[in-house]
Amino acid sequence: MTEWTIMGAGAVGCVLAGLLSRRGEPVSLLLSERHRGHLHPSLELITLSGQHELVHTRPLFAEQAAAVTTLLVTTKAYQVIGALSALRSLPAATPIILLHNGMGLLDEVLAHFPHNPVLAGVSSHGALKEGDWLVRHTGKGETWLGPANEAARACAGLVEPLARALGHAGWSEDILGLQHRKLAINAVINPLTASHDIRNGQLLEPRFAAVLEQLSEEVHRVMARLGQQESLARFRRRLRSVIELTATNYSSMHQDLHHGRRTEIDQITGYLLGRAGELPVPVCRQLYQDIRRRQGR
Ligand SMILES: NC(=O)C1=CN([C@@H]2O[C@H](COP(=O)(O)OP(=O)(O)OC[C@H]3O[C@@H](n4cnc5c(N)ncnc54)[C@H](OP(=O)(O)O)[C@@H]3O)[C@@H](O)[C@H]2O)C=CC1
Ligand SMILES: CC(C)(CO)C(=O)C(=O)O
Repeated sequence: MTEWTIMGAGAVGCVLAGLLSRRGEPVSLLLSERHRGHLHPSLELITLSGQHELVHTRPLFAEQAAAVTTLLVTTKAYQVIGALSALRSLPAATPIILLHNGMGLLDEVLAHFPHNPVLAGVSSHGALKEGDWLVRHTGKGETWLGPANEAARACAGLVEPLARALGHAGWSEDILGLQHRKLAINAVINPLTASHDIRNGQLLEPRFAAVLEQLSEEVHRVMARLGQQESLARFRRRLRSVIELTATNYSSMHQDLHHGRRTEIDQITGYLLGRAGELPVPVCRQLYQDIRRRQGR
């Protein structure tokens, strides 16, 4: 049985730690520098049914990377490279699973760890940090993993314990396609809700109909250029369904902007802009500039 080391003890990381741990999977948390010298308490998970459960995990720091057998990376996208670079003694056989939103980091990760199995993932679970070591699982979702290099093809078996713990996990040979599908949704909902200071569901109000139509068309165009075959009509139906299902939520970008934090705009809209080529994407560009100007450092 492998120990899951979760690097990124925030909302998603702690919820995953809780879900894995309550299924008997060994879990350690690879902590950021600010935790050094502090007592490591148990974390408290509030489950979907509202139960409070104490979760015991082993704390680790970067210099203990030699002990890591399976690494789940759940930092924000812009923290991934810095966090991984500190793991100088990570064994070459240790699979690295990247679960952040947004894209564009993979080449750098693969160059840093040319021998490790590197897996990319997408997850639609919802997680909220309610306090120090207190996290709430806010929504059950799907989790897909897939190979980002050849070595990762031998790691498909990791989805089994994940599926038992999370309720669903699957292996996809087209993980890049799944990441693109998720990124397309995030590239519409996140910057628009953050820029206009609204909940996801408010995007369906008539005042946003025109911008939603134009932005979804721009995003769809870039996705088609990247090989996505979904029609514009289907993409809009999928988008609408995510907006309806998450109507009362504030998007992650809204929350980051609201709290003066840095956002993942570079890895979401920035990724699209970098791949748009000559395609016209004026609304994407305008939102990108707006969020970049207003976000924290
Ligand atoms: N929240 C959600 O519902 C979902 C989020 N996601 C995606 O998952 C990713 C994580 O999101 P979320 O959990 O909300 O983010 P959080 O900011 O809550 O968590 C990120 C964690 O990473 C830690 N971290 C940063 N740098 C390092 C480092 N060098 N070493 C170790 N730990 C480090 C941070 O530590 P510190 O506290 O010290 O800063 C923080 O605890 C994002 O890409 C997000 O978009 C995906 C699906 C759902
Ligand atoms: C799907 C969506 C937009 C839900 O809020 C999300 O993934 C996010 O907020 O980052």
